[in-house]
Amino acid sequence: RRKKVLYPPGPLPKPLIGNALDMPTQRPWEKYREWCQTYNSDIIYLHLPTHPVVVLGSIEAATDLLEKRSQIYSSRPHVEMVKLMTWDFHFGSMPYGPRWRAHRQMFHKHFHPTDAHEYHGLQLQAVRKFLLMAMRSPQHTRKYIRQMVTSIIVSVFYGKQIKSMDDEYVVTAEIATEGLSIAAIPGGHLVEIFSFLKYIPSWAPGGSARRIAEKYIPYVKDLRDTSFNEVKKAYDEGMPPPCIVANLMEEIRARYGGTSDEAVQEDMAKSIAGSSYTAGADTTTCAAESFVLAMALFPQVQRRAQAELDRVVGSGRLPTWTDFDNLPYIRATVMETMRWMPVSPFGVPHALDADDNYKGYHIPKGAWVVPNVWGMMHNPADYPDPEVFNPDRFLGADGKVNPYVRDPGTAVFGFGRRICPGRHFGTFTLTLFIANILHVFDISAGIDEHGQPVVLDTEMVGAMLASPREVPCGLAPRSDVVAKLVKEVKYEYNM
Ligand code: HEM
Repeated sequence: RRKKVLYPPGPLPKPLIGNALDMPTQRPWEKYREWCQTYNSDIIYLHLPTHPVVVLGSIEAATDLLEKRSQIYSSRPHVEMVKLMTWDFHFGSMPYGPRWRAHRQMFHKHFHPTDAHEYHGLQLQAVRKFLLMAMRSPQHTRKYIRQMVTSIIVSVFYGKQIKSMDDEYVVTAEIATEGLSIAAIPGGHLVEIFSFLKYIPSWAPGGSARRIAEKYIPYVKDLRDTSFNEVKKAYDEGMPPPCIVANLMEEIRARYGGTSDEAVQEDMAKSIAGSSYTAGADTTTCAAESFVLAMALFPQVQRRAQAELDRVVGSGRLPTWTDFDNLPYIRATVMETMRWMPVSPFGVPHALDADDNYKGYHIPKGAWVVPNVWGMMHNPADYPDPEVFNPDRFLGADGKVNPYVRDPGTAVFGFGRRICPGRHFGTFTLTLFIANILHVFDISAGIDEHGQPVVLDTEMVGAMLASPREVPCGLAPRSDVVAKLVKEVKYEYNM
């Protein structure tokens, strides 16, 4: 007799369509938490016509599966539209296996935390430039945050200086990224169910998948190729700007020059650099935006952080990374930012490579595994009053960061072999930004570019990446002395 398979609990599936209609489209992370409560389980199962989905509702479940069993939980769902759009070069979307591993190793080698100090100067310059622009036109704070983060990523990878968000590279990258988010809408395209639709030409009825893809393909290609080829050319002429792509070229020429592997390695280098914009710029931007929102909503936190900065840095200079060790409240504020509004509220789905069994439940091969990071970060057992932005929760009685309180970094950057390889870099950018903006400005809701008062709430918009609906823009210099410091900064990198 066949044993009955027991799946994890979850809403009752309907014939044929399973749980397709149960899938939440608004704030899915709240629904995921509700299901965990309703079924009293930290693992929830949903039947979809294309694939099962498993939602993990606790850090323990995520650690047990995505970390301890990472040999089978480290793949990515196959999304046909991502492939059709040629976005499958992005190693964040590659299935687990040798191709992904080779990309990840190359990325890691050139982006290792111990090498990251090479780029601290660029990060600092971009943050300082932000201060100056925000002082001149605070109503554009949101745009300037994005510009600051983007210019860091682009200068670190390609040695390129971007002057505004109208820069050609940025426009291309934004359109290509828009394509990726459209491609990745779960259940958004029939081609995911009827894969033969990918063969229907864009001009024919039923060819909408190709039509959408073809609109974005030139931008995706441009994002991956153009800047890379510019650095390669400069490298061959002996004048490359200092950047990751130049370092990659150096290594490839030294190790593989003239061999049959050279082209393969170059192609890989192109892909990892091309992955950096979507993976690094949007994420860090969202985190910086939610920090600014938190400051306007919790002014008492602002005052505490500023008191620490006044004591440690003083009004004679601007903060830099050498101050970090002496700024525990600022570091706790960075942690609280990541927890309060996690940038990827339900992580980036992993895919399961083999049938598995957990707590007596069967989890079939091919399931998409979704960690409800927001639910974990808003669990009152770990973080009492989770809706309150309170950096003190991370500090001990001695005022130092308390190692016994769970560091949000253990969840918000993902899990296991897929954990974010840019997490140290992203945290560093964020810490520099937070220390500098609080040293110079008092932050309040402000008046927008149309002269209207900004109305704030804690609504998060987006899905895989979420950011605040409104970002405050009331940035007022705290004193003439700090305002003068900002104006006097010398921009050695000519950004
Ligand atoms: C606040 C900033 C950031 C956050 C919150 C963040 C978050 C994440 C998350 C949740 C994942 C998925 C992990 C998983 O699948 O379990 C990820 C993957 C990734 N991140 Fe980040 N990230 C940030 C900054 C960066 C930066 C600055 C870079 C580099 C430029 C970067 C590069 C990547 C890459 C390449 C992947 C794909 C890794 C893979 O699939 O193997 N991230 N990130």
